[in-house]
Amino acid sequence: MVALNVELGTRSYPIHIGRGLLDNPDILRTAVSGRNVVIISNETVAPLYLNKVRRHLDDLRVGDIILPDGEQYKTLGTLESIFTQLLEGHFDRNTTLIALGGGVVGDIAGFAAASYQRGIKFVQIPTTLLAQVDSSVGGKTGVNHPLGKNMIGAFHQPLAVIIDTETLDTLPDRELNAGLAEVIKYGLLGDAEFFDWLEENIDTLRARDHHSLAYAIKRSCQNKASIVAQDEREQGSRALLNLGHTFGHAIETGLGYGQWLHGEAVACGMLMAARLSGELGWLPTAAIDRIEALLLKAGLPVTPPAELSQQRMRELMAIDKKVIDGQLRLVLLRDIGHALVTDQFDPAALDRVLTPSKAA
Ligand SMILES: NC(=O)c1ccc[n+]([C@@H]2O[C@H](COP(=O)([O-])OP(=O)(O)OC[C@H]3O[C@@H](n4cnc5c(N)ncnc54)[C@H](O)[C@@H]3O)[C@@H](O)[C@H]2O)c1
Ligand SMILES: O=C(O)C(=O)C[C@@H](O)[C@H](O)[C@H](O)COP(=O)(O)O
Ligand SMILES: [Zn+2]
Repeated sequence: MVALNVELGTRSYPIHIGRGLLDNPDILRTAVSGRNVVIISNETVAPLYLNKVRRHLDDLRVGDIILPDGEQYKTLGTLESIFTQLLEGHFDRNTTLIALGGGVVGDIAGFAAASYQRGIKFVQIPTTLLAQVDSSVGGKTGVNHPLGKNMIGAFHQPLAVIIDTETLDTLPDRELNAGLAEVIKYGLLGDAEFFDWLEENIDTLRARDHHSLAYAIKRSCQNKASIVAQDEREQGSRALLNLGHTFGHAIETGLGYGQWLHGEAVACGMLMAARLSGELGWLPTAAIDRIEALLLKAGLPVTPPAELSQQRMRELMAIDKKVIDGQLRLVLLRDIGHALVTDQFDPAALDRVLTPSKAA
């Protein structure tokens, strides 16, 4: 077992990583505070893992809230249904929420914890690769709006993150690949050595070798924890974690939530960011080719959807949390392992990258 720490002063918390951690009662019991617990999960994950978590809490009052499955349910409507169930159950401010599932459950449950009775405690038990390497760490919580991804939310850190890598055994291949997109992101944005390792080990990861997966999860969490510790509320360097996301979120919103998985859209978005960096003369063609090859080997899409025109993509990208005073800012690449946030790009170069036929 590995334990990392997200260093945020009084809001610091551990990330536990190991195979079979859901069989260990102590980790969860140490994380939970108070006598009231509500586990939030969804209709796919609950039948697999709810009882594994619940059995360690049988001396507490434990409720559960089971959400419908899918990105299209990451909405204010779902949040309201959570509040209704918490109020009907008379769950008070001393209740701890447990998010048991992928990033969708984690983001909604985290936002419920951030806002229910002005804020209660919560624990993340992520069960997808994407949630284990990214969404469960760092305290970004929220829901989508029809006009934009994650537009309503709050920063609210969990008490602990408990990553049982055994839960990945039941994860569909497409979801595993989507998680690999965010893993590759860490290599690209600031860890060139990890990118090299991923090029060597991508087949092993897709074959679900336990040691390789555990290493990739640990290294990703180390990268994320370090960035979050420096800039918890994205006033500066945390925006690097958004590599590929301005493009990716536009794809997700434009096609309708759930059509492309978040990780798929981010993969395509990262290559678009790399191509724009190449258009600007910042990134050599050889590096762009390496990025494209790794994403393809990870089973991820690299061509933007033909249904989204250049103009539509621009409209969608204009609604982004990194926009300042109407000016679009993007995360671009100087090299593999060296990203930066900038508004200094030629709009014509962006248009070329956004034109589906030219981008392919
Ligand atoms: N807060 C953040 O920092 C952050 C970071 C990255 C992504 N996100 C958000 O995370 C979401 C994507 O998360 P995701 O990729 O985990 O998708 P997801 O939560 O939709 O889960 C993917 C699918 O896998 C199923 N599933 C989950 N665990 C399983 C398991 N162990 N076995 C079998 N099936 C399982 C889910 O029910 C779902 O159908 C997006 O909404 C994205 O915006 C947030
Ligand atoms: O933790 C962060 O910071 C990230 O940007 C991680 C991203 O992978 C994640 O998708 C996040 O939800 C995007 O944030 P947003 O602020 O662009 O909605
Ligand atoms: Zn993401």
